[in-house]
Amino acid sequence: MSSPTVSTVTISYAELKDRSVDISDKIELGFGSNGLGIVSISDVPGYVSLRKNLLRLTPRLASLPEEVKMQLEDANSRYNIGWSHGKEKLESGKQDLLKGSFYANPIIDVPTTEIALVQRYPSYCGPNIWPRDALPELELTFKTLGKLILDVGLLLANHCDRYAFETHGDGSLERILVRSRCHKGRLLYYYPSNRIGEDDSMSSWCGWHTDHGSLTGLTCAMFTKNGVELPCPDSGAGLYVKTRSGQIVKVVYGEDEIAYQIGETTEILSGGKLCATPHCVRAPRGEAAFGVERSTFALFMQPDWDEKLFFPEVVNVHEFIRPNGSISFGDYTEKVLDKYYDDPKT
Ligand SMILES: O=C(O)CCC(=O)C(=O)O
Ligand SMILES: [Fe+2]
Repeated sequence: MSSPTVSTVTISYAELKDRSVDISDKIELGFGSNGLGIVSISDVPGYVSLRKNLLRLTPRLASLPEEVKMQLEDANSRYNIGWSHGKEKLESGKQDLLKGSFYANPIIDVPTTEIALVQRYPSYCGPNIWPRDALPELELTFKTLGKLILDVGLLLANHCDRYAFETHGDGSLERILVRSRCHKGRLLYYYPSNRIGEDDSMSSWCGWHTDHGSLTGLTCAMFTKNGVELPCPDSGAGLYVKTRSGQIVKVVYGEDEIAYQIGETTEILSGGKLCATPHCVRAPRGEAAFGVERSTFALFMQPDWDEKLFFPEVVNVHEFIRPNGSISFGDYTEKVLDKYYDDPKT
């Protein structure tokens, strides 16, 4: 049975940036109990060309010689800085082999110089690794788009606060995100899935999961073949989400829009009022899909490693992590990474 295709609730940038306008009805429609858990923002100045500039670099990055990509790897951060391919196991132990990623903090190159912190929270505290010789344009393009998606996401966080966090005082999502040093950009490259009929599942490109940060900003993906842009040959390919009522739907939004979905720490901080959005990515199928690649960019907006998370009574995400009192976001992340990667830290 095929899943329905649904468009995101769209909020214009002009509406979003005016703090005096109450857009709680749209937040409710998109993020509330009957929503998809994803909304998109249209008409963000400068966004369209920045998206194209960055996504066009992705196939080039993925096709760099293996030894160059190896120099961009950081095993110490469990491949959460620099290049990562085939390391992550999102869905019940299944490795995502068709997905290559490049991770960096677009705001701060060196979050700290304290060695103890780098050892404790290597995925956030280690320095960025840029391909300054092999692909020098990447750094500025990645940082500029990451910063723009963060700025727009902070405006959205302010409206989420009005809707769900009013009583939390200094625990407001916007303020937590403003003071964080942990935001992480991820440039994603999906390798062509040329094994016709082999993996027909919905999560053939990226396994089902929820993001563990607060809000994830997402560009609309770009499809290419041998690096040349083309329309996606299979309307069933792309991002799927599971709604709070348990329905699985394919989600679409415009190339000129930035989508934002809810991560686990927003669910925790909002006491369950805003739920993390389970999602996966399906590869195109059929002969026309041969050689088709997908590139996209995600910005994980997340609390600082030091930020304390207090779990509410009821929470759907990672029951095994529930602390007795509170847990720092940095420790929470390490526990999540223990689940998704081999070689847990001891
Ligand atoms: O490729 C996408 O559209 C989503 C990627 C994703 O879910 C992630 O990186 O966490
Ligand atoms: Fe995700």
